[in-house]
Amino acid sequence: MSTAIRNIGIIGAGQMGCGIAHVSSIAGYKIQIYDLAQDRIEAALATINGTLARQVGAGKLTEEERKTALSRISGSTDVNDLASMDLVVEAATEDEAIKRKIFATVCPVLRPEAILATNTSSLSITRLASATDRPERFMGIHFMNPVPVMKLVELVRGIATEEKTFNAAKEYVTTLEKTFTVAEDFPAFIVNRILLPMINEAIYTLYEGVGSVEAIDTAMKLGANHPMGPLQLADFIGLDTCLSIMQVLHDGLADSKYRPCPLLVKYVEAGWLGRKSGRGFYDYRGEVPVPTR
Ligand SMILES: CC(=O)CC(=O)SCCNC(=O)CCNC(=O)[C@H](O)C(C)(C)COP(=O)(O)OP(=O)(O)OC[C@H]1O[C@@H](n2cnc3c(N)ncnc32)[C@H](O)[C@@H]1OP(=O)(O)O
Ligand SMILES: NC(=O)C1=CN([C@@H]2O[C@H](COP(=O)(O)OP(=O)(O)OC[C@H]3O[C@@H](n4cnc5c(N)ncnc54)[C@H](OP(=O)(O)O)[C@@H]3O)[C@@H](O)[C@H]2O)C=CC1
Repeated sequence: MSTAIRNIGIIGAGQMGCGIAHVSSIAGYKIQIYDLAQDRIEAALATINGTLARQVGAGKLTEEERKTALSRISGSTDVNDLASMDLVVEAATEDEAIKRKIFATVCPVLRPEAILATNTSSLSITRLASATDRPERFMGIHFMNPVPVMKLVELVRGIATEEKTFNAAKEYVTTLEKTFTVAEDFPAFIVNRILLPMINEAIYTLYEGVGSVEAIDTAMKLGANHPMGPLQLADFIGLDTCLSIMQVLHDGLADSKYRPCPLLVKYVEAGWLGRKSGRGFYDYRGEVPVPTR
């Protein structure tokens, strides 16, 4: 465990919030999850328990460790429950307006010395910091999905981030047995600056009829040794998140090469967000995912 951090608040009980809570509780931290709806909190606790149980089944954790990790995690819809946290990681929807609103609500509750971090995939850390009361104790701690499996965390300083904050974040991710890379505060940082244009190009490849969903994913899995095809990965990340990242790249770098594919825009407009909504480039409502084009 870290020297400066014991209690960790997590805002947003979605797939990333669950993953961050999971790995942090195994490392010994006490976790308080906050989301708007109680059913989200309950679903998150069930998801985390399921993933912990899978690790017990795989011999990676003992039953005792599963129980202890789960007992360290609480959740509520009351923002005041974040009052005693040492670190709060914001992992809510990738939308700047939502994140700004969250910071306005959460900052007055936090201890003055608490560190506030964001798991944003793409947004400017400096701009988000300016919506808080603590730019010097604010930074990006960007986990990869699925958090229990992926080794990397990107650390991103805003212009005002203090060295003490950055060192506490480094120590925290090291205690999770993750490797960190440092990225400068440019749109989408390193991983998504490279990965998302590839995914967007795969969607253009589908849109222009170069190949079917299955052909594109098979081509990249077997032809480039990617663990998932790009359309399968887009569904896994969430198509709303993919679109937001492309919009941040397009707006932030002002280059037409980042134009979000119109088919991606349409899918998000239809509410087809990938695995989390039951339909994206694949339909997940049956026993096995079925390609939709
Ligand atoms: C958008 C952003 O801002 C940044 C991002 O995160 S971009 C996305 C980055 N992530 C990727 O690119 C993921 C690419 N995909 C992969 O690496 C792999 O397909 C995968 C690790 C997800 C699954 O691997 P797989 O070999 O196909 O499946 P599987 O054998 O079922 O799983 C391998 C391990 O991962 C675990 N796992 C799989 N999915 C999981 C999940 N959602 N949560 C937790 N653990 C999971 C499994 O339990 C298994 O663990 P053990 O080895 O301990 O048994
Ligand atoms: N998906 C990925 O692969 C990765 C995502 N990220 C980043 O992590 C963050 C979360 O992504 P992800 O977990 O995939 O998204 P999800 O859609 O799975 O989860 C987001 C959660 O935030 C909740 N939420 C929305 N508004 C608020 C609010 N005002 N207060 C509290 N909670 C709120 C949502 O509730 P509801 O659904 O009810 O609106 C939902 O439970 C984003 O910034 C994303 O870019 C980073 C790395 C990888």
